Amino acid sequence: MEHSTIAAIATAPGAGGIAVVRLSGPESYAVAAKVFHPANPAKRVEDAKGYTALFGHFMEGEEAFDEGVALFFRAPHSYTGEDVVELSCHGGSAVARRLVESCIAAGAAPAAPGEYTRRAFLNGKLGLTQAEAVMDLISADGRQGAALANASLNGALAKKIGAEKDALTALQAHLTAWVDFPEEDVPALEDAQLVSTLTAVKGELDTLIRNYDAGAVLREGVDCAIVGRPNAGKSTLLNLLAGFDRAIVTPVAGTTRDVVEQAVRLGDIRLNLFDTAGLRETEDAIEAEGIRRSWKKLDEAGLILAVFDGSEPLTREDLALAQRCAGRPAIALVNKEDKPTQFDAEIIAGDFAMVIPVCCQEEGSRRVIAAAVARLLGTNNIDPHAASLSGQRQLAAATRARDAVAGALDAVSGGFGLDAVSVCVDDALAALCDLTGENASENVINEVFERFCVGK
Ligand SMILES: Nc1nc2c(c(=O)[nH]1)N(C=O)[C@@H](CNc1ccc(C(=O)N[C@@H](CCC(=O)O)C(=O)O)cc1)CN2
Ligand SMILES: Nc1nc2c(ncn2[C@@H]2O[C@H](COP(=O)(O)OP(=O)(O)OP(=O)(O)O)[C@@H](O)[C@H]2O)c(=O)[nH]1
Ligand SMILES: [Mg+2]
Repeated sequence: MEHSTIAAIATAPGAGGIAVVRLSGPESYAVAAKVFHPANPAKRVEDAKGYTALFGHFMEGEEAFDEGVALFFRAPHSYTGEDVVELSCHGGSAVARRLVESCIAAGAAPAAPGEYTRRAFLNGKLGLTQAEAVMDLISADGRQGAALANASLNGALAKKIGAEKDALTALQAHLTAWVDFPEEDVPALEDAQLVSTLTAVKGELDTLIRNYDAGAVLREGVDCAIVGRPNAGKSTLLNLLAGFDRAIVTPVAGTTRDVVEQAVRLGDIRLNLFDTAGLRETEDAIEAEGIRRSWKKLDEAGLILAVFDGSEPLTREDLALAQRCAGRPAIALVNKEDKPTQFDAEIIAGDFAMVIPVCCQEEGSRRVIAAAVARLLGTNNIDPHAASLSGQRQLAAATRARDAVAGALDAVSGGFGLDAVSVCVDDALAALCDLTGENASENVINEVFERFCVGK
């Protein structure tokens, strides 16, 4: 249990209708009484019941500098599980900052990043995966990403991991009894039963791990490089996806020299688009530098849209590009579908996950491209209400658990004996406990809350 009382602005910085300063800790009511005077002289802050509000004035010493509302929560019925008072003042940073300063003068300590949610976790209000979901929810900018975070906040992941842990714990109890007391009358586990439990647990973990990348795309978006030879229609594609004239388009080959960035929302996914200089051999030093940057973007991107000019025969540059895309998350867009086709798409098909004819001058192609991107990145298969893993920490723990269960299965099929199986199941259980944050070390907890902002 923390003994300090903390204060911070809970709302986003900048101009806004209302700003909220939040107090949490045993002295919240005492601090609030100094900085907030109820307008009704019959009311006292110290007597306010939980889930009630009072109107009044915010004070610095004897000076009232704003009017506003105080909202009261009584431990343990609050976000943090401690006494909490929320002070709503007028928006804009100046008033809210002055209010925090008054709270600190009245005895509160400035809150560290994530400290409210850390206290909620330490007081048992939230599990570790739920605390992480709070962070994801705050930073989500799309409906689907926010839905995934909300499912985790509601405990979807914690519940799923709990169920797998229960299955392994039951198995382990049986294994331990059998290993420790072989002479007693513990019925030996049938291999078939052992294998079916382990296989089921492994299957659930495999699904979570398989969906990780798609979930990350929904939560965080993806960097997308638009590449291809000059005049293929890359900038036209950028403008189509952006919905406005972002980049210069001309019939001159070599129009785009520098990388042009634009974030767009395509269906459920935020794409950070990078339109690049057309790829070709050149003597021009400026263009050459642009092309070097094009290749670099291609190598770094989480998604590649390779644009080909379908109205012309395939060239050496096209082939070089296709080869560079092999094994990458890349879609070939064969552009200028409105003109007679000269392009032999068969030759590059093997290097791409998909080859799609489009006309980047036509709005209809946007939908076709959106569907292809969702299919390639797997976001169309994600159930936003289902359990999902978020962040490297969760992924690493789930992978360790899955590998340990796979090890247990190998031990069974290799006939290594039940104690070998038991060791693997122990490892799997430890990894699942790490994932949910039971027995989480100070380091792990610090790592999780470091990513938070002040006031959360
Ligand atoms: N004004 C305000 N709005 C907010 C928050 C907040 O801290 N303050 N939250 C901050 O992120 C989120 C909501 N989180 C909250 C979680 C629990 C409790 C709470 O009072 N829990 C009690 C009562 C539960 C019940 O009645 O069933 C409890 O846990 O005992 C409040 C807010 C979003 N909206
Ligand atoms: N007919 C037809 N013309 C297109 C289509 N898409 C683009 N164009 C034309 O192709 C030319 C080149 O388009 P851009 O978008 O500038 O091509 P780019 O790939 O960005 O070219 P660089 O910046 O030079 O590398 C322009 O004249 C476009 O109007 C299409 O689908 N059909
Ligand atoms: Mg261009």
